[in-house]
Amino acid sequence: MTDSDRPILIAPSLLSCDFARIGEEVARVEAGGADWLHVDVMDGHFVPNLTIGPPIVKAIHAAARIPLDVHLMISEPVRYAEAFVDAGAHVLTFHWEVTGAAGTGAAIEAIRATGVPAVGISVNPDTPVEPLEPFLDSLDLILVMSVFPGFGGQKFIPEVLTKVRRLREMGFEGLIEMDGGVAPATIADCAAAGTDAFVAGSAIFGSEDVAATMKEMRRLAAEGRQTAAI
Ligand SMILES: O=C(CO)[C@H](O)[C@H](O)COP(=O)(O)O
Repeated sequence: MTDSDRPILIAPSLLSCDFARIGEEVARVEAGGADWLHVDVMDGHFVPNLTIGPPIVKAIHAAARIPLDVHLMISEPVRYAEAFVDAGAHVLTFHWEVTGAAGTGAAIEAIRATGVPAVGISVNPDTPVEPLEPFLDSLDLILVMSVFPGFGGQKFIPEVLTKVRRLREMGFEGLIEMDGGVAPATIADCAAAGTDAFVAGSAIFGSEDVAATMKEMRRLAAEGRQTAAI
């Protein structure tokens, strides 16, 4: 895939939405041009925060028209994968820090066996990407965390951009997603490094006009990618 063929996918993180009005929030970002809805699942064990489980994902899916990008920040991703796929996950991403070199192949296989359209793996900001090399051909997506997972509204860690470039050098052809502190001020650098999917919670839901913010982020991502190609 050449740079110009690569998608720019804007994925608002529902972690920052008004949970009391989640259906309206979904409709608001869909109408504003979102490509995916990013859903953060936290278990209070892998990360020090608790969020939502399959019943809420099912409710979001019923309200949504665009794909659900479900990020499992949980210690037992394989155990719960099928429940999240049945609830409507389109992309299901688990953490390398949970499975490691010994368990990642089996986890990918088990999650793929649920029939989910896309399987992803995520790496924390301080986790290198080189150990992912044996698994690159069996992954649809790699989510590079640009904050330590657990909470929205944190500051983007620019050092992770080298890992996006490294994954492309290693020949990864799938989607690369960035999550954490992605905003108009940081998205161009993410795109220039080789990112395709951009998760943003506070930057989108905290803005006055979600449609205008997503449009501007898409423009800045395209500009960043073009600048990098020159
Ligand atoms: O995975 C997450 C936190 O673990 C969130 O998706 C992420 O932090 C998005 O929030 P923000 O854009 O406000 O940083």
